[in-house]
Amino acid sequence: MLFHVRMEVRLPPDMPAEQADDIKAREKAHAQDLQRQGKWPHLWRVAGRYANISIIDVADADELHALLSSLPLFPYMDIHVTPLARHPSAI
Ligand SMILES: O=C(O)C[C@H]1C=CC(=O)O1
Repeated sequence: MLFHVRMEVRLPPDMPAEQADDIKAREKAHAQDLQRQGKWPHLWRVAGRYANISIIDVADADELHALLSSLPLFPYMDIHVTPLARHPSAI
């Protein structure tokens, strides 16, 4: 099942740079692992924002929640999810 997910990152302005760099490095490694597994087939930066638009390919909403909440940046992201169904005109 495909989900359209928008994630906006809001790190606390007073978070020490070393801690922020560590979270971002762990996030990158985890996101790339999920991409290699085929669970995160699209990851796009929203131009001009610390945000992304993603397509996540998982079995259901429970797996989506588990995936999103496993991200190191999860506590610092506003996340909006749109479940996708097949369009009847799509070829
Ligand atoms: O940078 C972001 O948009 C947040 C997050 C999503 C993937 C990743 O590596 O970081």
